[in-house]
Amino acid sequence: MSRSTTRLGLTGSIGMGKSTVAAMFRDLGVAVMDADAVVYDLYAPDGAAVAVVAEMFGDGVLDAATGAIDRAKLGAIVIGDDAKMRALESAVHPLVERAREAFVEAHANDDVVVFDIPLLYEKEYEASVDAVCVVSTGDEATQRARVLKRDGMTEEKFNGIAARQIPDAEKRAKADYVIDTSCSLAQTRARVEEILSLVKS
Ligand SMILES: CC(C)(COP(=O)(O)OP(=O)(O)OC[C@H]1O[C@@H](n2cnc3c(N)ncnc32)[C@H](O)[C@@H]1O)[C@@H](O)C(=O)NCCC(=O)NCCS
Ligand SMILES: Nc1ncnc2c1ncn2[C@@H]1O[C@H](COP(=O)(O)OP(=O)(O)OP(=O)(O)O)[C@@H](O)[C@H]1O
Repeated sequence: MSRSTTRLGLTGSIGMGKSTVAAMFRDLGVAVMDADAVVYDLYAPDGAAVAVVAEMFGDGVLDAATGAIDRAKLGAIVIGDDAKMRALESAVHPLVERAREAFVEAHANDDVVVFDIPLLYEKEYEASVDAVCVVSTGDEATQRARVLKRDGMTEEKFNGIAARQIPDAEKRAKADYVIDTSCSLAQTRARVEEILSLVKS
């Protein structure tokens, strides 16, 4: 990677509009690495994490038909059990790191690359990026309303996920750039363009 490539981290609590903003960056020609998508690939049939995760937690975490990791079964074991989650992370995070290095090399001549990392602050990834953008509606009511519109989402599920995330106000206070998503999509896009020109200058 050339020294001038800026690594921008993109994060935000559930339903704040992070995926929408990531799509805006892509639309503007910026390469975006999606940490969740990397993990999906690692867990796919023949994915690089399948063998090690099955060894750690047993073949019960596999989808019998495809041989992929069954996220619901794995989640049932690790979510809420800190020691098991840490064990899982110790297997998965080095593989994510490897994918990140490959991504960085593939975009060595770009001015800016974006790392979309939902748990950037929770997992202390600040040091791996040059600046952090936090996507936020600024209020919980808008966030809650947007999340509850999703299929399969319940008030209880939302509360459980929100309780495990660092509060939005804290993320905004730490951010280098806050991207407001309580406004129109056009205004949010204008802010994304502004941030890009700021980091390029
Ligand atoms: C536990 C897994 C299988 C659950 O997958 P599933 O598709 O069912 O749900 P999802 O990914 O949306 O996560 C559900 C909830 O768990 C939380 N969660 C996920 N990973 C972690 C983690 N490493 N530490 C704490 N909470 C986590 C999420 O914030 C979310 O609230 C999956 O999240 C996983 O493998 N996590 C470990 C890998 C990881 O750290 N991924 C983050 C990107 S590097
Ligand atoms: N100004 C705006 N900026 C971004 N999203 C907006 C805006 N106005 C309305 N929305 C809507 O809010 C929703 C945000 O959902 P999105 O999937 O982007 O959130 P997310 O933060 O990625 O959620 P998760 O982290 O759970 O995946 C979308 O339906 C989007 O169209």
